[in-house]
Amino acid sequence: MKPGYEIVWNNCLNVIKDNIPQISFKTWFEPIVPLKIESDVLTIQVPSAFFYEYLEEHFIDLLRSTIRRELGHSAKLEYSVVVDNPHQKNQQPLTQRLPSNNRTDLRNRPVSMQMNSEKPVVKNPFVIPGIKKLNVDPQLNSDYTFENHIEGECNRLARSAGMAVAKNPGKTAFNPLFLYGNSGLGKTHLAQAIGIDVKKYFPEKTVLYVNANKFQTQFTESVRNNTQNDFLNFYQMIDVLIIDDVQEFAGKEKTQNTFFHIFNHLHQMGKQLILTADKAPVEMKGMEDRLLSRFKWGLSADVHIPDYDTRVAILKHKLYKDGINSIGGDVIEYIASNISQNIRELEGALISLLAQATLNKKEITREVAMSIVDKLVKKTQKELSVDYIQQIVCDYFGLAVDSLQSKTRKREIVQARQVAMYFSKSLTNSSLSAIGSKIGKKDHATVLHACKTVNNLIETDKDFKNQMQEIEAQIKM
Ligand SMILES: Nc1ncnc2c1ncn2[C@@H]1O[C@H](COP(=O)(O)OP(=O)(O)OP(=O)(O)O)[C@@H](O)[C@H]1O
Repeated sequence: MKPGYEIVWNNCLNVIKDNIPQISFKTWFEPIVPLKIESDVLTIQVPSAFFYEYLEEHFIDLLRSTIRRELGHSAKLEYSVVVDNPHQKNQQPLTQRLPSNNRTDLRNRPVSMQMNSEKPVVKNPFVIPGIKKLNVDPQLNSDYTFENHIEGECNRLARSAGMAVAKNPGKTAFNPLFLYGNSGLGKTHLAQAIGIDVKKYFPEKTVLYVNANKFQTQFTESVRNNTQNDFLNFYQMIDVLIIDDVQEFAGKEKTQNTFFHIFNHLHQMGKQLILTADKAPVEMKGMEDRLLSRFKWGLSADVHIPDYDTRVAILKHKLYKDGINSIGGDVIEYIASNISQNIRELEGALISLLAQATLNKKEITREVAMSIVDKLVKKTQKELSVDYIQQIVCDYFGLAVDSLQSKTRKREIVQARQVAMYFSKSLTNSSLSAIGSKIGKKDHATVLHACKTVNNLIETDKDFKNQMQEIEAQIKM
């Protein structure tokens, strides 16, 4: 008696596993389900038409030899391709069988086997009519070009790698290109500039920018609507995929798993991936190791805070672009020297200034700039968190942050706790009870007492006052 199809397929897998990289095996062979053997025809189920094409293109020789080894020289292979039936929600996916005259005859296989009839429909989760490849809207902001992106020491590597990628997507060593850095420093702008240039140089390429949150929502919806195949198929046909803020995937295992497959697929097909995050891969938390290791395959380039000259150049460029020439150099210098941490805030200050000046019909002088920028800078300070203050205070006194939570009455810890409470009250909007509950689980009266004690000490002890000034400067830095 001949062995059953499951045993045959398992034997094939054992051989295949030894002959291809583990990643390829997991990606391309683990999802296959053997269905039957009839008259020496082994039927295997694959998750998508693309999958089938990929197997045919890359693994047919290996498949041929292993299946022939198991079933003899008259062995044939047939695929059953899973397609979703869009009209029947919540039902098992249908399978589209290859017509019998297209069976892969392993003795005399045609050079390229086609699924001759229509391919399974690939739905576009962005709901763009006409799901053909060319119709995918890249979701790019036309302002985010390289021309509108000012080069500085802070972004030189990321920018030049981005330009290289745009000229040769998927063909450089920078795949994925992983751009990271703090908020408002231009990661999205840069990632989109690459997409815009790819479309300029290669209009036929499918480019897609998507924020990690949107990707996650689409994925969840596809699970709910039983259209995961469409979701996967859609993303697997993109030539340049830009995912912004990938740190948002942290802790979302299923989304990570799906993204992992999309990543592998695109990477193996020589497609370009561009990812942005607020941290370097080594510092990311809540992400699967296998995904993090892939993030490190290409180039990780950070963008950091721009220096003064770059900030001035950015402001001048914005004004030039908007056709405004009524702002003097002293005003630009004032903004650039006072807002240094975030380019979005730099732009925000400029916009507020222009708006106020127009509304109040005021000339934009250095004094007007000062009043607006000072408000913005103060607002930023108020957004400091209690946790951050505790960290700075503990660093200053050489204590572990945990020590503030302990019940100990040791003098240096009690004092550090009081200092942290004092600065939390004066530099954040948190209430006394919110501060107390965060710092050592104390009540509002304890916080009030701490503030009074610190105030008294500042007035009576010069050394203590100096220390407080140093700590405050560090918090505000
Ligand atoms: N080098 C630059 N030249 C000109 N404008 C810039 C530059 N870098 C950033 N910007 C502008 O600053 C603003 C914020 O940039 P962007 O949204 O790309 O930051 P981000 O790092 O992606 O922030 P987040 O992590 O918060 O999403 C945008 O309007 C962008 O055009």
